[in-house]
Amino acid sequence: MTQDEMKLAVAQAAIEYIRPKLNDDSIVGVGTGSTANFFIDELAKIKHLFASAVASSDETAKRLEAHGIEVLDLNTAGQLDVYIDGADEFDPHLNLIKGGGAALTREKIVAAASREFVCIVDSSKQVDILGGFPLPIEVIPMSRSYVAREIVKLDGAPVYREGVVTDNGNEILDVHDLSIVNPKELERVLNNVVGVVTNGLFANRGADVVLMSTPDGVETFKRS
Ligand SMILES: O=C[C@H](O)[C@H](O)[C@H](O)COP(=O)(O)O
Repeated sequence: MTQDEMKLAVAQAAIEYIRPKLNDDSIVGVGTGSTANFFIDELAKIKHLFASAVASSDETAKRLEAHGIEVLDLNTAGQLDVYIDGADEFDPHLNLIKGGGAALTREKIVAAASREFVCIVDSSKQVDILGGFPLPIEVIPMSRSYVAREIVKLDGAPVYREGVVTDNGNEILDVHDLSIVNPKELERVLNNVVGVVTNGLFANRGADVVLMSTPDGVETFKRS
């Protein structure tokens, strides 16, 4: 099974997971990335079952609209029932690293505004301890060097993601060499560094459910 076939399988599993929860008024929160793109294409097939969507990036909004799905601003939508998105890593407690596609800030906002966060991944994203994937941090451009120096004090090795500007007009530092044994605490500490807009740890609001595609089928993990 190729990785794309696994992404398609988990996207289809997510559709089956959310289908019973949908009604004519439902607004679906939709994430960003290659796995989320498979989900969007599958979601389009059931667009008669829900009202509209909220997107976590401009790219996702465009893809949803190309399928004829109405995209609402989150301020108009209010609280969402469900948010579906991929991740770069997940651990046994369903803490996540996200932001490989630089969409972490809007993703974290939509996740926070949703009752249930369903994370869709293939088995390459499963880890015991987060940090093998460099942790993305969105920063206000003028603060980039300052934030990088603060991260070095935390034993991280920040690398500027050159040429990338987020949907919010900011920049990304990718932090290597972190072994994240306490993701909730590190998420808070990083949020307190002046100039940090968002860090890619989704721990204080991690996933509620992870659907993980494997060559043998899709496994479900629920937050205990
Ligand atoms: O900023 C991007 C997002 O956090 C993505 O959800 C994450 O990088 C996973 O993307 P993919 O499904 O392409 O591996």
